[in-house]
Amino acid sequence: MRHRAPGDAVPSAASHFTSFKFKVSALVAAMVLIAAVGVCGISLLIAEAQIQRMIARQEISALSGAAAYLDSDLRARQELLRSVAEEALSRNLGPADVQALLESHTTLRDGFVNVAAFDARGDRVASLRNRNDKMINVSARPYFQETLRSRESVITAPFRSALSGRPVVSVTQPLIDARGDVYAILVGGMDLLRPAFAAQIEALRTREQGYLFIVDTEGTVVHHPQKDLILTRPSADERPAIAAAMEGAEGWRADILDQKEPSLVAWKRLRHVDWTVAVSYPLADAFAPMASVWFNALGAAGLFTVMAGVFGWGLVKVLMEPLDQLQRSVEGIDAGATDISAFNVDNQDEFGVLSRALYRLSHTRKQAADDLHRMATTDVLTGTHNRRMFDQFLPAALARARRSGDSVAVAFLDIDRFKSINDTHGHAVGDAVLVEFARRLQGAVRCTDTVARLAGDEFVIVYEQVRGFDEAHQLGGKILAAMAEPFRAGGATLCVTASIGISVTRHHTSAEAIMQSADYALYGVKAAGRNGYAVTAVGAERLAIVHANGAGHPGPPHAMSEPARAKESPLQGAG
Ligand SMILES: Nc1nc2c(ncn2[C@@H]2O[C@H](COP(=O)(O)OP(=O)(O)OP(=O)(O)O)[C@@H](O)[C@H]2O)c(=O)[nH]1
Repeated sequence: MRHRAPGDAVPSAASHFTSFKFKVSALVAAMVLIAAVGVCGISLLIAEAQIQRMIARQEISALSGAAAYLDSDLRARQELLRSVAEEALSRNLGPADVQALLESHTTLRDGFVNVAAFDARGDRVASLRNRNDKMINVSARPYFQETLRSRESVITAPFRSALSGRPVVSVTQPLIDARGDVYAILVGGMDLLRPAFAAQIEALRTREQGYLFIVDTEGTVVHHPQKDLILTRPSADERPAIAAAMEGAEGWRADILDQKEPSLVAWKRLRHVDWTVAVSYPLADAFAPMASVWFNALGAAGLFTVMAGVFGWGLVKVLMEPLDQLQRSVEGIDAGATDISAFNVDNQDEFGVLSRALYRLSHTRKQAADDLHRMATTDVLTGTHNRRMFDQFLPAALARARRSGDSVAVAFLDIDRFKSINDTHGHAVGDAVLVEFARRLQGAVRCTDTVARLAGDEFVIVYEQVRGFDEAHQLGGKILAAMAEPFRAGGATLCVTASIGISVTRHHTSAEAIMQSADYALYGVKAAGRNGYAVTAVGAERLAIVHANGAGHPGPPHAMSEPARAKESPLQGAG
């Protein structure tokens, strides 16, 4: 947390993006987003896995059908050749009759691209397609040897035909004579590139996307949409889909990168021949419908997030209202407001606790500030204002008078022969006299007038809204009357008198001018024998000095020298 320097301005309101409300709302929105995306994501991933399994099951079931079809198709072709062999046996034919036999079976042309016959030495003795086909010998071919040895029909591995030069798979059938000897072997070839064969296999597909292929257990490609792969044995790196199809009799995998495209590969081995029919299906196509589901789910998550953010903002705004209130109060106090009662709330929540703690803090702070202010502006001994306060107050009072057109009077007081009180009765008695003197002064003025002790035994009174000299005379008389009673201090009874110089303002009077004028009047009273007052105006040349009536006074040290009387003194005389 960054701490503000004491001089930093208090921001009026937190910026939207750094405010606590924004942070909480953003947090709520983020949590909703994470939750929504998390729930949607997990659900959709589970759904995708289930769809994947479903597609795989569908593919395997379709492949089972295709495998069964291919099995029966190959068996039918074997049956076709077997029926020819049975006819040859029943008619007791020999190698020389085979060409005619083949040509008499027109259905052979439907089942095979060509049917050739080879004698027991492997030499071609007949060919359905063209009896003048080149002479070849197949005695070294495994299928020939296998058929000769087993005396059974064999379906060969794919190989390149010596006759046509094209990739073929052949079905063999031994021709056995009445003695039980194999005198020839029929070899029916199926051209793997022949459009009819490819169309027949492609018809087994259940989906438009992806492709179907056939591979034998050795890894030799029997059928593939990419024709140049037929008869090849691609490596697992080159063709992972083909390698996957050789992993067992039946299965599926969804982690195959076929031609750089994530694909699902499913396969099923045939029963009758060592072939595996397989399908490769791009996952992107498989999950194409899921894309819109994802889009809708993420859109819904986004909508929920916005709604949560707005709702969170509103909720936090309501919940944070007490804190806003607190902030406004603190800002108000920072701007100078003194009413701290707004902090004293009844809420029992954390805001209430914080608010009341602030209330206590502000209260203590206010008391300390008040004490400091009082100490700075109050005379410690007498409790009246001090010189500092007076220096601030007088110019302000004069400014007010200037604005209102009223007059201000300043009375400058000095206790007569105070030094001798100190000297005679001690400092403590002198202090007590000062305190009592101040008390009587306060009692002799209106509450709107201001009494201050300037220093030692010097006091000053500021009277506002004075109507003229007559009133100034009344004020002076009131002070003298207030001091007429003897002072009781420290067991002594003293007659304390004071000399008072009162000056009344005229327009645009400065504080210095009126103080000089009052001081001048005071000096005049002192010079004229003390225990009296003189009234003058700023810039006036004459003093009206009035002495207190000495009757009833206890006598020295401040006994009046003559009865109170008004005496006009020329200013220069007073000086
Ligand atoms: N007890 C007491 N005496 C103080 C205090 N401050 C100043 N004094 C004394 O007050 C006396 C003021 O005397 P002055 O005003 O100069 O003279 P004065 O004796 O009053 O004579 P005049 O003013 O001419 O009548 C001095 O002796 C100061 O030491 C205070 O706080 N307490």
